[in-house]
Amino acid sequence: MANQANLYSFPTVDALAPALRRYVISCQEAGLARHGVFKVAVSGGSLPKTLAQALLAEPTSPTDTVKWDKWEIFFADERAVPLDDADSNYGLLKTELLDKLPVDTAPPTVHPINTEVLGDTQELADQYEQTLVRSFAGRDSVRLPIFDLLLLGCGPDGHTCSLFPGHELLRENDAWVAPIEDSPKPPPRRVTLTLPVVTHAVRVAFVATGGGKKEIMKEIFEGGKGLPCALVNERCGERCSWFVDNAAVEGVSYPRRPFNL
Ligand SMILES: O=C(O)[C@H](O)[C@@H](O)[C@H](O)[C@H](O)COP(=O)(O)O
Repeated sequence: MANQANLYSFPTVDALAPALRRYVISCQEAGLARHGVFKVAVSGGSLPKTLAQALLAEPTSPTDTVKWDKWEIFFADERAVPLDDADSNYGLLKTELLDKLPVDTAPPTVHPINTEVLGDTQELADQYEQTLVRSFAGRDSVRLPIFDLLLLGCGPDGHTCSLFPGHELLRENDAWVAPIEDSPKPPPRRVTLTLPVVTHAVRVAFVATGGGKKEIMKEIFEGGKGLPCALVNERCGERCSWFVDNAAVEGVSYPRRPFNL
């Protein structure tokens, strides 16, 4: 079990949410200690809803505080659509979470894609990469950006971000953000963080819930087979943590860790 991904399993999403909250807050505190801000990237899918359940809950102690004004939020992947489109990951995060912050909350800094260049996914990716370059102090000084935390989902085919099984994008070693025009999950035109950026983060957390995930979870944790989620596990080791409900890992033999943060 040394240097392997942590698998934390909970009976229900309601039981998972407080643990996810503790984990995110501990990553927040580590980020603040390191550089005074918390740089986090999030996926779309079901993640924003679970995240909202975790982060909008009432604090249970003085240290149980989400310091929203210190958060810099990026998108681990985004669809090439307007921000108010039903397919927008930004739009999803906004409706599920950002719009629900209490009115007196000092807001986080959020970095959406530049929708003026939606017609050109390469330009869209390049401009989003420049957003990272500005935030992470320049490409000349850092080989790869180091996010404090990536919060990711896992698709039923083992994809994460918009990195799909067998896709040539898995071999991208230079760009920080890459375009994709043929995403098997609609919509087809997207931008995504690349695998080196994902696996360079201080911490990576996956949230996967529901019985629909159990077949792919078996493949990821028992075989791997080069699936994007398995590649993240292999490259991140114990920096990677999975927050799942029991239904998602039914029949998966990989050992669960007790969650005791
Ligand atoms: O934009 C996207 O499509 C998402 O970022 C994608 O990577 C998502 O996280 C997974 O497909 C899991 O989705 P679910 O949580 O809905 O299964």
